[in-house]
Amino acid sequence: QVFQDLGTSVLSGAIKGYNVCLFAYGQTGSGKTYTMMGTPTSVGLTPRICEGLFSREEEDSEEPTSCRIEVSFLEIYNERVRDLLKGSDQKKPFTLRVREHPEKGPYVQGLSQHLVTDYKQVVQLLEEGIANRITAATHVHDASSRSHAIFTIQYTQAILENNLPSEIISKINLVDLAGSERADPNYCKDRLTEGSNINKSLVTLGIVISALVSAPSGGGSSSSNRRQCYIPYRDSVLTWLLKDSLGGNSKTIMIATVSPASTSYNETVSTLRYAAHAKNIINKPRVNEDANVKLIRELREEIDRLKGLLMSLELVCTVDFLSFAENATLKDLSIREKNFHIEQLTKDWTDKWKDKKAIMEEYNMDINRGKAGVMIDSHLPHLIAMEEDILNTSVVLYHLRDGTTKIGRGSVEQEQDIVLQGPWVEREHCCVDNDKGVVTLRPAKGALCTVNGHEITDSCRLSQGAVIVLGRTYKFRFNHPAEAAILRQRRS
Ligand SMILES: Nc1ncnc2c1ncn2[C@@H]1O[C@H](COP(=O)(O)OP(=O)(O)OP(=O)(O)O)[C@@H](O)[C@H]1O
Repeated sequence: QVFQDLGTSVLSGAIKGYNVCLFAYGQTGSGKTYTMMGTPTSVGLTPRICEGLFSREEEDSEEPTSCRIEVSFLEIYNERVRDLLKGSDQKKPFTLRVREHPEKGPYVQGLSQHLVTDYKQVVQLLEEGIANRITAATHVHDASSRSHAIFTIQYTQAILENNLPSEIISKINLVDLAGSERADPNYCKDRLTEGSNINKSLVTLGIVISALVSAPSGGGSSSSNRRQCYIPYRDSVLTWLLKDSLGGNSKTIMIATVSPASTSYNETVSTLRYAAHAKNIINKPRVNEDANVKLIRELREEIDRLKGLLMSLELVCTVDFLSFAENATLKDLSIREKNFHIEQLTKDWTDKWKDKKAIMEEYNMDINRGKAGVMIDSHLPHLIAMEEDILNTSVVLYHLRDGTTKIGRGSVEQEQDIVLQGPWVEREHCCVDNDKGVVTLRPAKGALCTVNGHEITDSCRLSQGAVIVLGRTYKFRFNHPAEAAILRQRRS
């Protein structure tokens, strides 16, 4: 029911392109983690929201949109930020720094982002992150979350609007705060430091909320308002990271969790007061559409407006023909200029898009598979340079297209497709012919070429996995994806 009441509006906000934030606030043991994360039998808001994003993607697969979902998971413990998805091999787990980008706002430097393609992957990451969270027994709750946890989903939609490719990016922050209990002197020292740090974040959150409520126009985000009323976001890591969610470009929902026990009366009243106060903040969310596409749309609207104006002038023209002609020419010029501007922008934009698409079609790219790896799959035969120079840090892949690929030092008269330098390389060292998938290496006379350790002087057909050395220093591995696929099938 909580998902129906609140989760669905998180989804619809994100799909429209707004930033959304949902956070749970309340005393220890009142059900914040239960609400946000849930249990295997009673699934919480976070996994349900992720599921909603994926099921929406499947439903809309007919439309010309495509989505990318990236997630990150961090906790703030004792005012330090820790990546919950970076495995246990971190040497310095608490060293992530919060920084502020002039346009995008505060962010955590070095926080791992994980590209997810289905719901199962999200659940795995969530479980991994939850297991890494710091919990401890308090007097009321024996698995109490000692930290504030922020699960962030970056939801990017690529859409085609009036034949114009554009991207809409929305950020969903799902926050499970630590318990709002007071630091109890009966706790041991660590718990006390923790308690005061948890409270520091929550107290600052309270101060920020109060400041936003009393800010002119209910916490609007314009800079003049900010100048009149200082909001101490940077006094705690939590409020700094949630700056946009609290008083800016975000649709924000606060869930207050309270205990039904009469012994918790005071805490319950304080939570409800906190929530009632927070209710008065007025944010100014906006759709995060691409600035170029926005400009093009606005210019188009302006043209339509001017065209309308021109038509109405035409009606008046019988009354004052001369002034109409003058006006019309001016308007016409303005329209032409704007049309030109739009055409130029559209062209730049579409070209950029096409280039990207062409590259993506040629290379089948999958980033982040296996968390740290970058994989490039290509369906064309290619050479991969195996560098001997330990100072060379790039990975180079040369495609061998249909026809001839010339390799050598090159000269003014004879340019080479792959240029190699060095004393052992001839100006025209060798050629690689690709005749409808049959790939042959043709060494030039006197050029040093070896294939799988054998020096060759005549044409030699290359097979999948061949190791080629040109000159004495250039080593390549030959890959033939189509041949490899047949070999794999035979092997299985
Ligand atoms: N609405 C609910 N229905 C059933 N069980 C619940 C409900 N809310 C909370 N619980 C149970 O109460 C216990 C405490 O809940 P939870 O861990 O969510 O508290 P919390 O507010 O996150 O506490 P802390 O701030 O100490 O982390 C858990 O065992 C949880 O399963």
